[in-house]
Amino acid sequence: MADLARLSVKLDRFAYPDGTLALADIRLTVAAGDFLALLGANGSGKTTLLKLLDGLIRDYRGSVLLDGQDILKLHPKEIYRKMGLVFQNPDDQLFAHTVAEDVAFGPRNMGFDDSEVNRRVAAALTQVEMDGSGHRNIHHLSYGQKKRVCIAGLLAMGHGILLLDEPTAGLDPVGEQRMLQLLANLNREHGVTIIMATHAVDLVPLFVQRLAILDKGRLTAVGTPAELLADPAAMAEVRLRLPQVAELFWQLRHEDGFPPGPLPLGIAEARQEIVALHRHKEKK
Ligand SMILES: Nc1ncnc2c1ncn2[C@@H]1O[C@H](COP(=O)(O)OP(=O)(O)OP(=O)(O)O)[C@@H](O)[C@H]1O
Repeated sequence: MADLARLSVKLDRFAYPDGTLALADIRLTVAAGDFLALLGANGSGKTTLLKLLDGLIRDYRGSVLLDGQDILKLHPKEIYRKMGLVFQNPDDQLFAHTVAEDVAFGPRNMGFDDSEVNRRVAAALTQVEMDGSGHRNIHHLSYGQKKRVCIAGLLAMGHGILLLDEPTAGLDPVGEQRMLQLLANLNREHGVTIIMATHAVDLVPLFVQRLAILDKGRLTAVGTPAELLADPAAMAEVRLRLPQVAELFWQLRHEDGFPPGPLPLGIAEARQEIVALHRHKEKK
């Protein structure tokens, strides 16, 4: 069978120049089409891991393979043709005057002619739901719009892999949901492989396929949301909490006599179970 791994990490250790050990013993494989969330408390190493995956950190012990090739041996241009990192703060990434100029920067640098650049800019802005905003001044955009322009800039280069550092940070509650829906659509409909660092523990299980949990620089678990978000004590050990709906059902099942079963991770599932129980009682 063909190896579909796009990224494969075998990292023994990485310490910053001041000696801070940021990552150790990381074994992680990301397949084509994955949507993976890196969850972990502050300082657990999420941003460092994203930088390492993107080739921005190079002096580590171990290897990162991109499509089977060691990224340390690839020219930065070869990395950036396939993969891009969206920083947490869009102001660290955007630099042009208008939206269209910013999104055009990547494809223009890749040598496409004007009509192809314009086509890519328009398509990328549509993908991030910013159609018709090309003429707008970057400085006049909201924080959420700026984040979407950053993503468009990478999509316009045709990246198959997006790395995102806390894409929902600084967004309002509706904006958080909209951002994750947008990423889920890019993943499902356009086949973009996504790895994102996040603290959005209530929303993440509704959108992502896999979670990787980091604690103090170590990868403690990789699995589906249903596999990992079932045990409050295990989550507390890595300084995380369950999604609130799951926490509520854990208490109902363990303390209030609700029937055993998997923990619902979202409102829709929880509602279904409560309605079913209610109907069952009414019938009796
Ligand atoms: N440039 C640096 N020099 C020294 N130590 C650093 C540097 N950048 C990060 N660190 C340390 O590396 C560890 C991992 O930090 P990192 O930013 O990767 O964590 P994180 O999980 O992304 O945190 P957060 O959720 O707060 O963004 C922390 O102990 C942090 O203090």
